[in-house]
Amino acid sequence: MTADTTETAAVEYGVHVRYEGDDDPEKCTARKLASFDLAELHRSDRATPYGVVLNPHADRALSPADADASNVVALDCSWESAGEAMFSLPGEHRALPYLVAGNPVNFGRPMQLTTVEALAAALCIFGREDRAEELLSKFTWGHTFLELNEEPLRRYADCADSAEVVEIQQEYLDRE
Ligand SMILES: C[S@@+](CC[C@H](N)C(=O)[O-])C[C@H]1O[C@@H](n2cnc3c(N)ncnc32)[C@H](O)[C@@H]1O
Repeated sequence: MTADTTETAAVEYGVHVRYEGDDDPEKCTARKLASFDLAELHRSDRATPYGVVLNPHADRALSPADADASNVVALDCSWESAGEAMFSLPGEHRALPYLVAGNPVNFGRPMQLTTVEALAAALCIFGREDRAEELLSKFTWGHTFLELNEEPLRRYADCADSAEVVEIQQEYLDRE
C-alpha cells in the first residue's frame, strides 16, 4: 500500500505560558500543565517565545489562518489583573471566539477560560484536538470543556479566516 501523499504533517506547536504568579498556585492550571511537562512557564515577557498570544482584549479572533505559528502562548495571571495593559508580550495577539468554560469555577460562562482551556481551544482551532485532549486530560473536568464546545470548536476549525470565525461566533452570541 502506498502512503497518502495528500496528508499534511501535523504541526508540533510549542505550548508556552507567561507566568505572572499572582493567582492561587494550588488552582493554577498552567502550573499543573508545567508539572507534567505539557507547557513551559516563563517569568518575563523577554523570556517568552514569540507566537500567537491568547489575549481576550485582542481585536482579531483566532482562526485557522494563524495555524502557521510555531508557538501558542497564554498569560497566566488572575482575572483581576488581566487588563489590557498586562498583555505586553510580543507576538500575534488573538482573542478566542465564543466558547464556554467547563471548569467548575466558571462553568458554562462564556469567554473567561482558564489557561488550559484557552490553550486547548487554540490547539483545536489549529486542528490539533489530540494535543488539546492531552492537556485537558490532567484535569477532572477537562473533557467537559471539549464536550460543551464540541460544535463551535469544530465549526471554527473549518473556517478560512478570522472574518468567518466572527460570523459563526455571532450565531452563538445571538442565542445568548
Ligand atoms: C487570566 S488567566 C487565568 C488563569 C487561571 N488562573 C488558571 O489557573 O487557569 C487565563 C488566560 O487564558 C487566556 N484566555 C482566557 N480566555 C480567553 C479568551 N476569551 N480569549 C483569549 N485568551 C483567553 C489568556 O491568555 C488569559 O490571560
